[in-house]
Amino acid sequence: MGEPMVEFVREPGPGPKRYLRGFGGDVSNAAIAAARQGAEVAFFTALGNDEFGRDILDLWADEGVDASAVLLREDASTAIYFVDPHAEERRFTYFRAGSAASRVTAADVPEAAVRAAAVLHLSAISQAIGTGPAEAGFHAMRIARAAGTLVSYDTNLRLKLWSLDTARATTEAALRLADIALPSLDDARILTGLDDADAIVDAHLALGPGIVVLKCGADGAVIAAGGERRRIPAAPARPVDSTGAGDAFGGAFLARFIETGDPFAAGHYAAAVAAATVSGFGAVEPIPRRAEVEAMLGAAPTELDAAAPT
Ligand SMILES: O=C(O)C(=O)C[C@H](O)[C@H](O)CO
Repeated sequence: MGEPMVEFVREPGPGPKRYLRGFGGDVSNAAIAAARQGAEVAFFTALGNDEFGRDILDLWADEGVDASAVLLREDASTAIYFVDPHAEERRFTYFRAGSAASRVTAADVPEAAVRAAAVLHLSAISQAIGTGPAEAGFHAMRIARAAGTLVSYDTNLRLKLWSLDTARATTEAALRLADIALPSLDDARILTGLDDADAIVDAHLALGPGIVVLKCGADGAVIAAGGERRRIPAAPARPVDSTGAGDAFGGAFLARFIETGDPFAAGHYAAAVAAATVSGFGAVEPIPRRAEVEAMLGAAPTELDAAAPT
């Protein structure tokens, strides 16, 4: 659950700024990444009943993401954002204040769908967009826990959406309800004030999640689960745009983890998905499908499952 958006990503090159139109929104990126690996995925949010909202519904229909619980509002719009991956520091410009998704409340949460799911996935961005969505997130997480649905939480930090203090407080409270934490190293350094990857993993484990997947970009990932900790190398990439790579890692990780029960093999698989995602422009377009990932890894899924720790 969270906010999908229509994306405008700046094309490379000098002269007037030109943008490629695509799709984004961290949890929608993750949902599509999971669906492209063969998982059964449903999404909950509210969209404006406008052209962008209908385009997002069409995207999900094409990707096999079930949108039957999505609310359509006449009184609010679907959000959009612009991103410049060529700037020294990647910049997002959002047009999302007051969006349909930001008006979701706890009363809107599709409780039966949450109870029926194997995993509920949401993020700090899902909660940063408004107080209603923040409460809706906590409500959904509590319902999930009571029903035995695993809670997965990406601590994606966007300081354009809220203050660091609020982000810290909400993220920490959410991690106390999570089974799987999916922080990125850059965000976690800001949120925790810690520098070292192992110390960051320890800090997340201390809050309660039994599985911590620390996404370290070009340095791969550190995964802690069941008393074990392994470093997962990054897969080879030709990076041009990192937008959505961490989300794609998360979605692919969840899909493979649900399927195999092995968090470390799921991490190796997700690293390949993230490498392909950074090698193309836009958050969604370059996310690879399962056959492409298996070809990249040069291994049948069963061999992949037995991948040795590194
Ligand atoms: O920044 C956000 O809120 C988004 O969800 C837009 C992008 O798709 C996302 O940041 C990529 O991780």
